[in-house]
Formats: sequence, structure tokens, C-alpha cells
Amino acid sequence: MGIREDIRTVFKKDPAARSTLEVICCYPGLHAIWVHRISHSLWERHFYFLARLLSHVSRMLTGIEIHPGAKLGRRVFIDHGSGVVIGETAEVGDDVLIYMGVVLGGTALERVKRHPTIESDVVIGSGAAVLGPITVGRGAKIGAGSVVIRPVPAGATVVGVPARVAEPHTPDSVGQLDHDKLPDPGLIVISQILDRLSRLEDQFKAHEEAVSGHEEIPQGTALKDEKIYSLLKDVIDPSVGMDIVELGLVKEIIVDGPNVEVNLVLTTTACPMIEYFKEQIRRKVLSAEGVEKVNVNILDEPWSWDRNKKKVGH
Ligand SMILES: CC(C)(COP(=O)(O)OP(=O)(O)OC[C@H]1O[C@@H](n2cnc3c(N)ncnc32)[C@H](O)[C@@H]1OP(=O)(O)O)[C@@H](O)C(=O)NCCC(=O)NCCS
Ligand SMILES: CC(=O)OC[C@H](N)C(=O)O
Repeated sequence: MGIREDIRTVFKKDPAARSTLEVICCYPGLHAIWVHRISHSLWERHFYFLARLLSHVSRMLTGIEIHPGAKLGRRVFIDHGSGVVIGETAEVGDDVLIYMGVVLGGTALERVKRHPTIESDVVIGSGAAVLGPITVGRGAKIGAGSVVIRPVPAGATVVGVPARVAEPHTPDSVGQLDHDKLPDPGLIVISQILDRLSRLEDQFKAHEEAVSGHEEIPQGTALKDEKIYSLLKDVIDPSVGMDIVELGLVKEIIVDGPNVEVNLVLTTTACPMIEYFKEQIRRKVLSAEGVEKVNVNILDEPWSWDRNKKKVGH
């Protein structure tokens, strides 16, 4: 457990670190870990008060509270650190990365194992609370601000309050700080429900038309555009609960005989709903009379709140 190893860990895990002197002098997370090693060894030798006093002084200096009874592995790195609380019976494996405001807290009032066990290579985002004697499996990632109250399988990413599994096996492409790439499990479920609802509506409409013997009147191109816009009003963005036309995401509809192009902008380039939108739009437009092919293009343009500006091309 060398000081050199700790310093190397900071360089590996914090791109903001510039020099060894800076790391030694300006990283409270490192100071807290160093003091904890002394206070933990005092705790194990039953010098409970001294151990506690030392950890208290460290807390005053670093803003990080690590109970001397907590067991920490090698190369654990607490970045920034203020507001971090690690409880008495917490166990933290090797190479764990902890950001500011993280709580490894207990949920019991009895003097038992009541804090979490964090296995190696776990990343815990800022402000996350991991509560109770649960285990966070090796290599798991915990989204910032999550409240984890159930065990987390190895390699999974969990997000939310209470935290739910968003990715059973986080791909390597999602880095330690890429919180914008973490999927939203709630949003996924809502989009699946909307998709199912929309399919049922289409089936119901088709059934109704078949029963009433109603046939659509052949339309001119302009009418067809209007029809497509009105169909696209059924495509809801589950993150805001508004349809994509109202939201100003549909920039242009180009009708060329039986071929239709829908040009779309997104509110964010990292929009998790891209595939959902494309599938919904394709299905809706194909349901229009005379449409045989649909292309959905995502434009490289910023989204703006211009709800009434729709553009129709022929
Ligand atoms: C809120 C709390 C007191 C609930 O404890 P409990 O009465 O034992 O409740 P349970 O664990 O049976 O959970 C009941 C429900 O609340 C949910 N829940 C529990 N804690 C939650 C939390 N912090 N946030 C959101 N939901 C929570 C559970 O998911 C469960 O929902 P479900 O019935 O749909 O599955 C406890 O979980 C908690 O947060 N304690 C605070 C501990 C703490 O802050 N320690 C740090 C000290 S530094
Ligand atoms: C950090 C934490 O869980 O605090 C709660 C309580 N002091 C305990 O040790 O359980």
C-alpha cells in the first residue's frame, strides 16, 4: 500500500491532476485515505477513542468522514470528496472510485453489519447513497444522485431513486464520467408502453374502418403532408410527454410520390430515444394511404422551440 501507488491512482482517475506536488498537496480524498489507514490500524488495536478522534480531525480538514472501522482496499480514490460519509461496517474493495457527496450508510439501529460492501472496480457517482448491508458487485456503476437500497449485480449500471438496473452489463464505451450515456429505465418502460399503445390504436382504427366499410379518399400531395403531420402528432416524446410535432422536432416532410422523407432534429445529440422515434415515425407514416417508403433523417441542427414553424417540401 504505497503512497506512490496512491498518487499514480490519482493521475489515472483524474484528468485534472497536473503534477505530483499538486496531487500531494491539493487532494483531500488522498489525505482522508492516508489518515484513515492510521485510524483504522488504531481501531483494530482497540484504541477506539484515538481512532475516532483522528478520523474526526481528518473530517474537519477534508470534509470526508470515514469511520475508522470501515475497511478500504487498495487504490480507492475519493475525488473532491466533500460530503463523503463511509460508515463503520462498510467494506470497499480495490480500485473503487468515489465522487463527492457519496454516502455508504447504514439502515439499522443495532450494532451489526449495517453498511454496504462495495466490490472492486466500482464507480459511485456524486451524491449517490448506498444504504444497508447490501453488496455492489464488481465493476458496477452507480449513477450520480442515485439511492441504492438493493444489491447491485456485478458489471451493472444502476440509476435513480430508488436505484434500478439501467444496464445489466455496462459497455466499456461508457466511461466513468459519462453520466449522459446512462440509460433511463423509467423512460425505456414508458416508451415501450407508448409503442404498444400506438400499435393497438392502429389495429383498432384498421378494424373500425374494415367494419364501417370506410375507404380513404385519395388525397393530393398537400393533403397528404397534412395527414402525415397529423399522424406524427401521435408520436410522443416520453421524456417530456409532448408529441414531436408540438415539440418542434419535425423540421421537414418531403413527399415524392409514394416516398416520404421526414427530417428530424433532436433536443440533444445524446438523445436516448432516437431508435424509438425512428420506429414510431416509420410506422405512423407507412399507415398513410399511398405511402410505400419512409426515410427518417436526423439533422445536425440545434433544436429550438419553434412550435409553429413546420416546413413542407414536395
Ligand atoms: C426510507 C427508509 C427509512 C425506509 O426503510 P424501511 O421502512 O425499512 O423501508 P423498506 O426498505 O421496506 O422499503 C419500503 C419501500 O420504500 C422504498 N425505499 C426505501 N428507501 C428508499 C429511499 N431512500 N428512497 C426511495 N425509496 C426508498 C423501497 O424501494 C420500498 O419500495 P417498494 O415497496 O416499492 O419495494 C430507509 O430505506 C432509508 O432511506 N433510511 C435512511 C438511512 C440513511 O440515510 N443512512 C445514512 C446514514 S449516514
Ligand atoms: C454512516 C451511517 O450509516 O451513519 C448512521 C449510523 N451512525 C451508523 O453507524 O449506522
